[in-house]
Amino acid sequence: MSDNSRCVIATRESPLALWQAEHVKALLENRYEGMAVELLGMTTKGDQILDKTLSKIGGKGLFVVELEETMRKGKADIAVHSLKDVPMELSEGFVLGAVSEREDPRDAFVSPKYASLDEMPDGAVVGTASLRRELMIRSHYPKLVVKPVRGNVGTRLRKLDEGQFDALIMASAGLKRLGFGDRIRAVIDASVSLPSPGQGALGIEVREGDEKTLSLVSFINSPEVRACTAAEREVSRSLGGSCQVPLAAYAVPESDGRIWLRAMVGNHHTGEAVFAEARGPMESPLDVAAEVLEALRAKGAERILKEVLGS
Ligand SMILES: NCc1[nH]cc(CCC(=O)O)c1CC(=O)O
Repeated sequence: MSDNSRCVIATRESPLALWQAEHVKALLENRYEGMAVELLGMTTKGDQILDKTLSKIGGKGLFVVELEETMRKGKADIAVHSLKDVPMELSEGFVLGAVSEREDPRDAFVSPKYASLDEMPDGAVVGTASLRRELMIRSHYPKLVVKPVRGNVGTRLRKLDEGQFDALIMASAGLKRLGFGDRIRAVIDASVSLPSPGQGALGIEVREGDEKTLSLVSFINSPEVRACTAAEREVSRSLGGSCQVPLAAYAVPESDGRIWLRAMVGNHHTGEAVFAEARGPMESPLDVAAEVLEALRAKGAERILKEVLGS
């Protein structure tokens, strides 16, 4: 749009996506008095596929392509995404105009029956659609049973309450945003369940070269979160990041201006996992990622990837 008085946000129509778009709408309206911000809701391919786990469908950008097309046509100015769902390489002609402050990036344990993973008896059933979480359970709690669960946050909770699972592992961020924070029985420490690249942050996608919109949204950007998630996403990008491989990457800012990046790649069939970590200046997140990648590769990351993708 050519003026500062209007901004159209393209968004998926899941409750979480709408919450996130409304959140950015409110940020914009508070910042720019009199600005009219509209949401343009749309259904993506990822939303239509409900019968399979996402890891089996694969495909990059299942949740973003339609939103990009709408921006390309000029029908919307920005798209708001969970950064976790944004492909490591954006489509040609798009950039991340801002990366927001992070909600709690850790995974959460949700169960009507048990207070934590440690309390679950052998054979109890945990629902998750994420290979990363599946691997975490297999390696730390080998006697639990992992079953796939699909659907948006509310649907998953309903399936849990119906008794299809004894517990779910979900992102704390999504639960808190939707007002289900009270369903969290335990937050799982990053040393047990290392989060996914970008988990808990929002990414604001903008057309490359749309300077007006880029400057409009720049106040939403958190330089610290941007640096941390850039390092996390680089690990995933370099390893061919897709939902078909259990992969974690999580960086935190430290008091000395450096970031601490930890990453993991593994095989959810065998339970094998390799970890690496590095610290480095916030100004050069890609160098920190490069150090972690080198260490992961030295520990066999490429072989593990091949084994997972070949099986
Ligand atoms: N993959 C789906 C998805 N994408 C973003 C979130 C939650 C919010 C976030 O991590 O920012 C979720 C749900 C979940 O993993 O439980």
